[in-house]
Amino acid sequence: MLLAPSLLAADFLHLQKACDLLNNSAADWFHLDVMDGRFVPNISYGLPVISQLRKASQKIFDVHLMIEEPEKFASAFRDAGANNLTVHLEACRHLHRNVQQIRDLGMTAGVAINPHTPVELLYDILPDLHLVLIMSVNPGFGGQQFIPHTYEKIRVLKQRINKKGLNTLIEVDGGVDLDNARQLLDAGADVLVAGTSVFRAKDPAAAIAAFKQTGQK
Ligand SMILES: O=C(CO)[C@@H](O)[C@H](O)COP(=O)(O)O
Repeated sequence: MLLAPSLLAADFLHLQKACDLLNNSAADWFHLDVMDGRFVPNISYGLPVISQLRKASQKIFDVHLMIEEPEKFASAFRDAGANNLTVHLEACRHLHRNVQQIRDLGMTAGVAINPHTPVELLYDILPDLHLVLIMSVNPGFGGQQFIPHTYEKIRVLKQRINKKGLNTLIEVDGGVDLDNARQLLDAGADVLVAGTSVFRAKDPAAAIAAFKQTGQK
């Protein structure tokens, strides 16, 4: 199991501290949420913040674009330090072209789907993807409640991935915590994104360790 803490829940006044926490922990990836105020009703942070964070960590930067027309910014996010770039199916008119662009730029590609989007819409593009990000809340905000229908979506997608002999990762994002982590992994999740449950925990380092321990059981 891979753990990707979401910096959206970190203290933005002390991002260096958040980087140190993740660098000195068993967290696998940095999950970086970019919002444009159009695709989602919120604006987070963008390129300048990510390129500064890049100087503070060697870990994988898993950038989740919640933006319209992501093709306009793919190369800029690569230059800012993204290793994996995930775009939303709902934001892409030419999803295959967008995924190819990301791969041609030397990054791995992910596609995210909102809670109302069926996983079946991804079947044709699965072989091109490093990961599928299943949103378990409606995108735009941290701290929301996990949507239980997600378990079934993970199970169905995992079955398809296995049937086709692919190694596409399933990432789950939104309301993930230590209470649902085991069930998500049992359903077939490979990567857990956790914002509030890590950065707003009393002891974030202990929360990361507990997630990783859950992954080993
Ligand atoms: O993409 C998003 C929200 O749109 C997520 O990455 C959240 O940042 C996860 O936060 P928590 O639900 O874990 O607080």
